[in-house]
Amino acid sequence: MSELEIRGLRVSFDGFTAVDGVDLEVRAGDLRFLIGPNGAGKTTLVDAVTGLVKARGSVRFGGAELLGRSVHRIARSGIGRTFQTATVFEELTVLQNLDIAAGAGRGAWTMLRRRKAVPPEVTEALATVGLTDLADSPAGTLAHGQKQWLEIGMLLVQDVRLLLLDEPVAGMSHDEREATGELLRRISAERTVVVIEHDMDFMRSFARSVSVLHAGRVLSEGTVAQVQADPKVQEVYLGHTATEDAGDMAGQEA
Ligand SMILES: Nc1ncnc2c1ncn2[C@@H]1O[C@H](COP(=O)(O)OP(=O)(O)OP(=O)(O)O)[C@@H](O)[C@H]1O
Repeated sequence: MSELEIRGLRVSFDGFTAVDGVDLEVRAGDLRFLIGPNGAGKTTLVDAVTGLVKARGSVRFGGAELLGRSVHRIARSGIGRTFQTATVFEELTVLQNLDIAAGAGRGAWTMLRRRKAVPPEVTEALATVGLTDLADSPAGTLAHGQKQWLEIGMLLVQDVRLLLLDEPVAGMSHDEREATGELLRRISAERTVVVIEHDMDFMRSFARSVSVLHAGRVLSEGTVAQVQADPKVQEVYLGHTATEDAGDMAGQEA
């Protein structure tokens, strides 16, 4: 059974339909990339899954219907997301950020009691995202890529089963992108990862499966090779010759 099962998803804003009847299934342990031109509906789709916008249709996670649930209830059911801009507490240390995330959903009293020792899930997350040596550094002093990794770590300590990441490598250096790809591979050994991405090289290197969205619908789906070979996908990307995506999707050097 698919871990995430989306059926007939529709989101409209004042009469404009941003997500127009999307069916999408993601099996547990997948590393799925959601790609598509600007305005295709990728972020709105993730907003609908996480309860940030109202939607019609059905979104099932582990068999349970999410539509109609509050943002907090959806988060508690094991779904976490990141946004294009990292949202960490800059003045707190890396460790404190993770500690707070680990305590999310627990009472203040539990939080205070837990402070004395570093919880094992925090130690583990620090190691997974490669920030152990920077545990006591203020998050504000981290490099751009490291902040994104911290944010991913904050989802890991909450033990989310599904991570939805919005352009995690935007603005990263080549080395940071590679490190992030390896991180997502490691994470998806135990969890399910869905990545919204515009970076086609990154997608080609790390996607296990790809869904291409266009004008609020799923245009194509499959392996990287399958979607790259799909004439519908090439048409959509080559129709945007002014963007780097077009040449990228056609397999040319950017
Ligand atoms: N709150 C909103 N109110 C009105 N229109 C919106 C709203 N949010 C998104 N849209 C519109 O819905 C469409 C889909 O937007 P969305 O951000 O989901 O696309 P996207 O595929 O994530 O694009 P990008 O790759 O540029 O982030 C766009 O035309 C956008 O202008």
